[in-house]
Amino acid sequence: MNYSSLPKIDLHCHLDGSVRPQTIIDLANQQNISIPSQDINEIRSLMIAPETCQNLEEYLMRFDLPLSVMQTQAGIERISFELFEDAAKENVKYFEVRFGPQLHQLQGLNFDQIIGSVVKGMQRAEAMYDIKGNYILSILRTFPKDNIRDVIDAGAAYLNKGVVAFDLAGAELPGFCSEFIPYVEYAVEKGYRITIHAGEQGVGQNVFDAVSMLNAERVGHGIHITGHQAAYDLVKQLNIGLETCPSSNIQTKAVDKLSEHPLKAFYEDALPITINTDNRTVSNTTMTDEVRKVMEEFNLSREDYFNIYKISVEQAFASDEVKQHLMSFID
Ligand SMILES: O=c1[nH]cnc2c1ncn2[C@@H]1O[C@H](CO)[C@@H](O)[C@H]1O
Ligand SMILES: [Zn+2]
Repeated sequence: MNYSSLPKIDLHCHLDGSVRPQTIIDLANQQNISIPSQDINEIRSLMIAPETCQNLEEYLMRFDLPLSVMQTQAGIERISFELFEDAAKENVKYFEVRFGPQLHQLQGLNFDQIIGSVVKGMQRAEAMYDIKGNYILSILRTFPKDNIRDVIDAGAAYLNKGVVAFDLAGAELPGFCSEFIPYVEYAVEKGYRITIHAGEQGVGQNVFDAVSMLNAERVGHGIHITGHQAAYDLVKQLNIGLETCPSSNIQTKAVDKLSEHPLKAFYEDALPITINTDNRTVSNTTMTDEVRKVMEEFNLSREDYFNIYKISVEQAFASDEVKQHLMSFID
């Protein structure tokens, strides 16, 4: 099968985990930022999280280097453009990219400048390539909460003009959801769709909470519903989209190896699973790689692939018009 030519949809990808290594070098030199090496291979290897990470926290340490060059509007715009360009070139037809606006303020940018820059880069790529996209704003769970409403307010100006949803990301502690109820309610009032990272590192109860307390329509990863019947049943009953990211899940030790990933069992039980990259550079992957790995490991047919593609269309935070366009790629 030619995996590269298959039409693809990626609903879970972090901008700062998906920066081209050469762009880190270029931007660091332009911005007089000192980086550990000028050698692209060395920079690449510093950015890729090893398969031997102990946990999610160790994986998340890989984001410091890319974030150091993502503090100017030009840098952010370029990185956004390049990510959509890379995805378009491997036939990703629809791409939802997420990032944490709070992480891009180290040189004084405000949230409007930050969000405006990612949207501008995306729109430049949409004009050049056959790809459509939207941004998701991720709030870091471990950060102070005093500016969350400011992020939501700034993003609201771009709602359905490049921004569609709100997410919680970063380290996952048991019981994190209750603290975020008022912020998620505020985002929903403004018109954001909701997806929440849950059941990745943490317990299945976090998925139950994300759906029941935060009204998550989709869940990032969600793997640990396997050990939690009530969470599993709720996801099934409400058709909550599971954004699986197989390579990332192995690196963070959410699963030991791909054959142990529950996505095939979920699929067979008619849970709405999607296949995604999470972090193209940090997880050293592409959508083509993720699709190939999953189809080969689990012996999925072309029909299975397009079933999953259709689930991604249904679960996308895209307009009806875009969804119709995406359905036209199914053969
Ligand atoms: O798999 C993940 N689980 C939880 N948080 C993540 C994952 N990948 C990246 N980030 C976090 O999201 C931030 C914004 O993009 C990144 O800086 C990283 O801290
Ligand atoms: Zn993620």
